[in-house]
Amino acid sequence: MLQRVRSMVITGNGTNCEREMAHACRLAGSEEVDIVHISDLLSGEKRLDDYHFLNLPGGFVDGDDLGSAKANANRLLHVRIRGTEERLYDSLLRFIAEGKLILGVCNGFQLMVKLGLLPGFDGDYATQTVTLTYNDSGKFEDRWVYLKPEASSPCVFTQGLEGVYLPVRHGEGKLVPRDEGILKRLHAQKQVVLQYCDEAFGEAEMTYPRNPNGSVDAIAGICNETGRLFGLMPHPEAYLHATNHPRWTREKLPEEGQGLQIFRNAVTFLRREL
Ligand SMILES: NC(=O)CC[C@H](N)C(=O)O
Repeated sequence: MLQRVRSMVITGNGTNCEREMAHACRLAGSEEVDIVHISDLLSGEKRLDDYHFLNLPGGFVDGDDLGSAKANANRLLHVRIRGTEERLYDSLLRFIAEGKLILGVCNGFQLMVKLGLLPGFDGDYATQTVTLTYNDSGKFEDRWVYLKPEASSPCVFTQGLEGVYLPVRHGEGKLVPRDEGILKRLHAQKQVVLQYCDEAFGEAEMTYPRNPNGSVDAIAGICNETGRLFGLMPHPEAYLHATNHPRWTREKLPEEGQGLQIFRNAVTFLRREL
């Protein structure tokens, strides 16, 4: 039983959702929450090993140059932590091996996919098998969408979650698996955690505008096989309170926003399992 759940939110080089994500971790009950600049990780000033819950927020890291999160993936893969032979990627692998949790939102999801952390079949976190690329609409999509969770998914973060309404804000959110086999496996292993859907949270919606980016099979979020790594394009940290909702003055809404449950599930799980 973990007494103090320590969460890290990585920022820097164009990340812009770190404060909301840190706030979500605090509201979810994490006792220690630090926003850490990636340069402080690369200098060895801060260590991933000292934390249990890693949050990779949204934003425009490196100005989306070379494709969203691509340059940052290379930074994690190739830059050595000062004074050591280790790369940030190596400390990530250790973090995963210890059963800790990683949540990537939007730009953070793009990073996880481009590193190969997701979907991470057979515990292979080094091979990229899906990508997130330019929206079919050819433009940045900034609006709220309906999402349907897969009830039987092993995803730690979405346990007990029913239909959710969250905002997307991205130019490169179209999920494309490398081939048909990868897509089949994602579905078979229930790693497709969230799909864009209709307002009644009934059926997954393949077509625009409900599928805002043209994602294959309307996929909005995926997890790894253990369910401890999760990435999604919509922003759960942007709906923590009723007043975040676009129609809060007109609709009667619960005080708590639907995004908070995702963070609470993570903190509760860590407290129980680590
Ligand atoms: N909100 C975000 O994290 C956006 C991610 C990325 N910059 C994109 O446009 O796709």
